Amino acid sequence: MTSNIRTKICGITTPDALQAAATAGASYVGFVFFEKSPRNIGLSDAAALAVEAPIGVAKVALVVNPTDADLDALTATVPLDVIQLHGSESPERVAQVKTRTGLPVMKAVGVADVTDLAAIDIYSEVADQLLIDAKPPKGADLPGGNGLAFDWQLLAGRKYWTKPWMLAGGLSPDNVAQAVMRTGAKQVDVSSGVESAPGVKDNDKIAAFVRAAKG
Ligand SMILES: O=C(O)c1ccccc1N[C@@H]1O[C@H](COP(=O)(O)O)[C@@H](O)[C@H]1O
Repeated sequence: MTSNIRTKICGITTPDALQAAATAGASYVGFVFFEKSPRNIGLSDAAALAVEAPIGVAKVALVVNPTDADLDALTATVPLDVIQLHGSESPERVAQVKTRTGLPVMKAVGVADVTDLAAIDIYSEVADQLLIDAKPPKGADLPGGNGLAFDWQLLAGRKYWTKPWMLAGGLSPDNVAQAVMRTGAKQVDVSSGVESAPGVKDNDKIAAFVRAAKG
């Protein structure tokens, strides 16, 4: 029997990987619009992929501290379902992005220790969903997608969530079932854990990840 855990495969750049995610049963696919990322994709390439995504697979645009012009170009070009903010956007900026794009916003909150958990309450006030990810190491080029996990015990005792949330950070086919059990997550997100090299998605790992998450 499978559970109803929802999965997001982030950093999709090819039709092949999109198909693999959809066939495996992923609920979301993510396109990364961040030049320093090995998963960065241009607007027109993302638009071409997004129109191929089956109904029922939500298309997420991952952006980092976007300007209004960035958001306007993105939403004018790519058919999207969710905006994922993965930078240092303030709660006020999250609200502005929601209004400007007219799309639900998922805000990433980086966690390294207990002091980072206060941001969950703050962003729950304005975001539609939260993405709880590992905080990047100091000086890292990428604010996410580093294949790093955080201490899942930090979330284990949390009983009340006022918004839907997704667990991310260092997840893989090998550890996702354990992560779900330890944190109670109902949604999980992965990028580097389903790759054969940075930015190169592996179809077998995508299938194994979705299977393991659904347990
Ligand atoms: O994936 C990226 O390249 C990326 C770049 C900039 C910000 C966030 C990024 N990825 C997000 O981080 C999580 C965790 O990644 P990983 O599984 O640990 O590699 C990923 O799911 C994306 O949402």
